Amino acid sequence: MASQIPNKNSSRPLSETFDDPLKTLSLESVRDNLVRIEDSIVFALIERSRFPLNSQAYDTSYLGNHKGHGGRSIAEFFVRETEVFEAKLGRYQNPEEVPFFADDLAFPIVPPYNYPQVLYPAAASVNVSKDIWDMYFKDLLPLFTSESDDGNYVSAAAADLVCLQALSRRIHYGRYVAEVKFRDAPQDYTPAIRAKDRDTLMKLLTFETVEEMVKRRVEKKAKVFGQDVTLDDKNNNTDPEGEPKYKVNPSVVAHLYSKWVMPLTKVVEVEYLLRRLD
Ligand SMILES: C=C(O[C@@H]1C=C(C(=O)O)C=C[C@H]1O)C(=O)O
Repeated sequence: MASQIPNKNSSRPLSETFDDPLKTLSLESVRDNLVRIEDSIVFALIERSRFPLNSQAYDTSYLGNHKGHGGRSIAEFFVRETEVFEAKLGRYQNPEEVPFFADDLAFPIVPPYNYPQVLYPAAASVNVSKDIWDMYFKDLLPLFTSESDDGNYVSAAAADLVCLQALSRRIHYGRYVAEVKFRDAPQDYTPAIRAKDRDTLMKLLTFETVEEMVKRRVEKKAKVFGQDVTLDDKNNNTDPEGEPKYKVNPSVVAHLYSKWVMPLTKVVEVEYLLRRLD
């Protein structure tokens, strides 16, 4: 059992805070959590990059049409079955976790955990899982894997799941960001929410300097985490210009954030805010 120690470490996820979540929830703590999830995303991409694209894992005809998985790829089958199993063990009791296939989930067999309920109930169900799924498989995966096949379909799918879960956690965390921003300035957000004015809400919640910093930091993380580590000082794994070779191209990670992660997080924020006064 977790002890009832007040959370002094603002980088821990909200669901691990034990004191009044309304007091500890701040824009700073929420941003700290987003910084921590960056590490998970970069490491997950590095792990997936060990395998080539392995397109058979995404071919919906590869498994044939056997009962129970007809028309599903190995990757989809893997994600669905894992979610059913993890739901049984309580993963989705945590409001920070959003499944990709909510319709299929089993009822938890574990006792409920008293997660802090900080989201506004009518807005908590905001969900962009389908967009994350499509973006990951159609756009992102081909950008950081080589177009070949080594037969490791299940290992690749398992690595995909880790990427997807980290991306989903990060992007759906926009609900928490929006809740904090609303609580900090209800007088600014309320008229735009009542007018259902998406553009104004988007402007209010956007901080371009923060976004620029996030982009630069994730690029740097991809460089730092994605280098070969050797005991001698010289790095043998370099390109012809003497630059270290990275496991995942750092500019792909920056691109992932600027083109998909941050825009989707902001869509989540806007959609959450639109329901915030229901
Ligand atoms: C998440 C926030 O809201 C917006 C989205 C950002 C992001 O997804 O990283 C960054 C800045 C804001 O434009 C935030 O303000 O921290």
